[in-house]
Amino acid sequence: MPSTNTLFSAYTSIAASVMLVRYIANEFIPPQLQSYISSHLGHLFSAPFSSKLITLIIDEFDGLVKNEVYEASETYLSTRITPSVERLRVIKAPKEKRISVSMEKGQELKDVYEEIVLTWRLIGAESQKAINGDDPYLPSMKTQQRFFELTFCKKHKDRVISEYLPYVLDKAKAVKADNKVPKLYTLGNFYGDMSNGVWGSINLEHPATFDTLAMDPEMKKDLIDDLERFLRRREFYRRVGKAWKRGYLLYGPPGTGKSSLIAAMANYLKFDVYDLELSSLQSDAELRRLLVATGNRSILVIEDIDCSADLERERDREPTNFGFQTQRMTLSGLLNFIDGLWTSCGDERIIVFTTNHKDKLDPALLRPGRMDKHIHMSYCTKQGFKLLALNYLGIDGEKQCHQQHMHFGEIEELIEKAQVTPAEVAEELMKNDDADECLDGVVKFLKRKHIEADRDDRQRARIFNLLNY
Ligand SMILES: Nc1ncnc2c1ncn2[C@@H]1O[C@H](COP(=O)(O)OP(=O)(O)OP(=O)(O)O)[C@@H](O)[C@H]1O
Ligand SMILES: [Mg+2]
Repeated sequence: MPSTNTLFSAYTSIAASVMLVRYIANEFIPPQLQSYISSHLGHLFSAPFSSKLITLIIDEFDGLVKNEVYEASETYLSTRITPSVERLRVIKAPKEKRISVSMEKGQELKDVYEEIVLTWRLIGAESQKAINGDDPYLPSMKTQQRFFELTFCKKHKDRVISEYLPYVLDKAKAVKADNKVPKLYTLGNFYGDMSNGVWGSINLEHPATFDTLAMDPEMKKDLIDDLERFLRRREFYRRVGKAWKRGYLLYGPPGTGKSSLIAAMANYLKFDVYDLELSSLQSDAELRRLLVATGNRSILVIEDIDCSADLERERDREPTNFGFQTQRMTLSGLLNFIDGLWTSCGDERIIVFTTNHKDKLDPALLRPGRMDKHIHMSYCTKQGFKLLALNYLGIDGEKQCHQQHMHFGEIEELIEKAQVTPAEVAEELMKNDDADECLDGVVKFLKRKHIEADRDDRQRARIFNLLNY
């Protein structure tokens, strides 16, 4: 039987050796390798490494609510898949554009953030849960619990929580925004029932983009810069205490691209569009309810605002059953919402009003500060025509054959004076498969318009003369 002394000295020498191994391991093995060894041989060597490592658990659900960090991690990691991952999940939701690839349970992935090495592991556990309370005699069902384990060196704990995880959230948001198909919300359910006063949505499949839109190039660039600045300025709006919203008034004759511009903005920003038909609203209360139900990163569109305003005045005159009006939609109500409730609830909101007659609008809508930008969509210009010819016929304005060159010359001479809309020109450009025939059609159309314009001018002059003499 060994003496107590012998046992004690054996223990101290083993303890000293363990400490030496721990010291060497901690000092000389890089954290990445430590994490690897720890994950594979953890049960043998857990003490030296795990004392330096920490694991965060990111559950899929917090009670019944989805954990945003879990969702973001899943999205983020799908962009970080390396060849070392052996099993992947492949998913495509009906409304998404792309196939998404994500980690399968039990798989592990390494990520490096600045100098911090992180190991992600997706764990799936099945648990047996009583359907009704904890009574073991009641029937139970299997539920899947999924969570991520995020392991890294303990000394980075604060940075991982305050920098890395917010970085993962931001990256995931960007990936989602990129994948997103904007939606078009209108009142009713798209099956003709417009009376139920709720938003119904379909995918916004309007093909308009800034590239296909004929408008003054400087104005276009200015608008894109304005939108970009708006997106970047979350902190700025917070700092100055302003609601993070932007308002645009688009005005111009029918067919000059106001609705197309809204679609181009939505496609560019990947924002949903809420198309609000004021004439179908019954009261301020309904307007309030609908505005509150709109989502963030969205564009609220109120088309033909001049007609809506007229309609309200009509309604103002209508007597009600009781001789006074209790539930009325007023323009002032609308304006108050824009300045008040709508702006204070939610983030990244854009509102767009359109009108064919800016001059008919209530001055309250035009006063400085109400709408941030007024954008004039004009008749088709020479440059606008070149863009349409490129889009519709594939003809580059700078490189045409002789005949096309002649047509272009004629068209450019006629187009601005003829006051035709891009919609009219687009229609001519779609009439024939043959590009030259189309251009010929545009020339004839512009000449016709000129003759009409001259006739109108002469008529106006005659009336003017009659009135003066
Ligand atoms: N500036 C433009 N650039 C390219 N295409 C245009 C432009 N304007 C109009 N179009 C074409 O004409 C069609 C009708 O245009 P759009 O509905 O955008 O005009 P609008 O200004 O909204 O008219 P309205 O005042 O009648 O609502 C578009 O689908 C598009 O094909
Ligand atoms: Mg329109």
